[in-house]
Amino acid sequence: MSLTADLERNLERGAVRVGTLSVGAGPAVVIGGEGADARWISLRDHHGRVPAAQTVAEARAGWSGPLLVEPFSAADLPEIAAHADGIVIGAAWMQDFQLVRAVARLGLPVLVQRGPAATLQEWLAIADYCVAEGNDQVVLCESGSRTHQADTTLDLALMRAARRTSGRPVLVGLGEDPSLAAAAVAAGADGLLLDPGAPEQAALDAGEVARIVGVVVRRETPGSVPEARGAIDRVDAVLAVLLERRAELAGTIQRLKPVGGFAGRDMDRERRLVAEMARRAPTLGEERLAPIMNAVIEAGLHLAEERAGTRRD
Ligand SMILES: C=C(O[C@@H]1C=C(C(=O)O)C=C[C@H]1O)C(=O)O
Repeated sequence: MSLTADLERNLERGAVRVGTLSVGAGPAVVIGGEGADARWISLRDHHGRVPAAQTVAEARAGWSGPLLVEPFSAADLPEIAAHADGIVIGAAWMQDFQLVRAVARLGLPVLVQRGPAATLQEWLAIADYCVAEGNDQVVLCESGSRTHQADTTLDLALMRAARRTSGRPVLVGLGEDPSLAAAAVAAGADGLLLDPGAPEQAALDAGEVARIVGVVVRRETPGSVPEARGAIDRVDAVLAVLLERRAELAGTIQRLKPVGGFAGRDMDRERRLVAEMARRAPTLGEERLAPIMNAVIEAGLHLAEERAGTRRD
């Protein structure tokens, strides 16, 4: 079996469902606050001062989608089990094996953040503790190492190694800043974890980037019509971005050529670009690609002529 096929099998086995959200199969997901596919809250932020019941109930009342909660202590677990779809073992709690065991026994999916100094082996060992308690529903989250800088530094190579070694879905924690979303998904992340309080726009931006980059790097194997339509919609989103960019470039060429527009059409060049594209799209082949590209090229030429006309007026 080829390496890719082997990996894909592993990843299928490791896909984890958090409420209605599938993590590890299908598109890369965003977990955060407003604007994300799933939300999470941390009871640690309140250091146990605000009753867990109140905080969890408020979060549940405000959001009917998938909800994950990070406990402050084992005392919070019954409340979390009653209302949440998943549990977060925060980076600071990763070494608290008693808490990890108690969390795993609830049977809900567990998201294990890597502690800032934890090695790959120590991180993956937490997943093994969960399995030992009968819970295989584990998602890993790379949350960065403490470095010489004041902040943490994400280790995308370690994330990738964790995904390959464990066959489990792996997220990348981005805090409030979505600017590494593309890099994370390109490196193989199955999703992005944003801070619960991150601005809605950050979650929307991360989601858009995850969808676009994901189309190229994630092979989807949808098993139902809605899933397959979702996957096609994501491909179409990328096609739209590329068509828009192509139209701009084709317009630039029309302005630079001595004779632009339909009058300066170069059929040899068009045949060559179709032949070149067929190398990357062998299933479609030159014959099927030719009419597609003809339509694309003519749309670009029409647009360029329209714009040239506007400029002359
Ligand atoms: C862009 C050009 O002008 C026309 C449009 C083309 C295109 O959109 O790819 C290709 C060849 C020409 O018919 C060009 O000459 O390269």
